[in-house]
Amino acid sequence: MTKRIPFISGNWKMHNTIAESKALAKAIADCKENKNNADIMIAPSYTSLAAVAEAVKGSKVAVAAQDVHFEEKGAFTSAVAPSQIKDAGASHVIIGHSERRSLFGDTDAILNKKVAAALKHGLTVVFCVGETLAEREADKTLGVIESQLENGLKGFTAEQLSSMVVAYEPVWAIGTGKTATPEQAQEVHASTRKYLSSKYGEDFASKVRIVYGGSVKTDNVDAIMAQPDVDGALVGGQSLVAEQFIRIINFN
Ligand SMILES: O=C[C@H](O)COP(=O)(O)O
Repeated sequence: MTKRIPFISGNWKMHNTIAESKALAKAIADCKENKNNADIMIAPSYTSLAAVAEAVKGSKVAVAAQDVHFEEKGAFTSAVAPSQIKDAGASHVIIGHSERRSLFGDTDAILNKKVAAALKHGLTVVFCVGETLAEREADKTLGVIESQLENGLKGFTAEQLSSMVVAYEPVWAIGTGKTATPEQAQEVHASTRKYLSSKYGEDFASKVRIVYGGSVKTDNVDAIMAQPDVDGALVGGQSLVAEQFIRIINFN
C-alpha cells in the first residue's frame, strides 16, 4: 500500500487582522514539532496572504487562498485571479468549500472553471466536497459526493490532478461541534477513493490524499486520523489557535 504523507491544513475563514495572521502563522512555522512529518497548509484571508507568505518563508508551511476567480484579469469587482494569488506568495487554493457553495452560489460548473484556472497557474487545489444533513438523512451522501467530484473535476486527466487534495467536509459537521464519527468519515473516504480509482486509475487513487474537515479538534483528531483512508484534516475553528493547531498537526 502506498504510504501517503499526512496533510494538515487550517482554513482561517474570515478571521484575523494582518498582524494577528502574521503572529499565528509565525507561531505555526516556528514550531519544530512535526512528528508525523505532515505537510502543513494555512489559508488566511486574501488581505493577509502576502504577509503570511512572508512570515512562513523557508518553513514547511504552505499558504493557500480560500477561493479564486476563474478569469485571468478584468472588470470583475472583488474577485481575485490565480496570478494574483501566486503573486501574493500562495501555492495552494481551496476550491468548493461548502460555504462558497451555499452562501456565494458556487456551482459545480463554476468550480470546474476555478479548478482549471488554478491548475493552469500551477496552484495546488484542495477540492472540497460534502453532503448536507438532509442529503445524509435521505441516504444520498455517496451519490452527492460522486456528483460533486464528477462535475467539479470534469475534463481533467489524472496527471493534471496529481497534486490535488480532496477534502471531505460534511456540511452538518462544519462549525457545529458535531463531528462525523471516525467510521462515518472512513466510509465516505473509502468510497471516494474507490470512485477516484474508477475514474483516474488505481495508482492515482492510492496516492491522492483525502482529508476530513468538520469540527476537527485536539480531542478527536487522533481517532479520525487512525482511519486508513483519512489522510489529513481541514480544520476551521481550532486552526485559529496555534497551540491547538500544532497539537492537531502532531496527532497520535
Ligand atoms: O474548512 C474548514 C471546515 O469548514 C471546518 O470548520 P470547523 O473545523 O470550524 O468545523
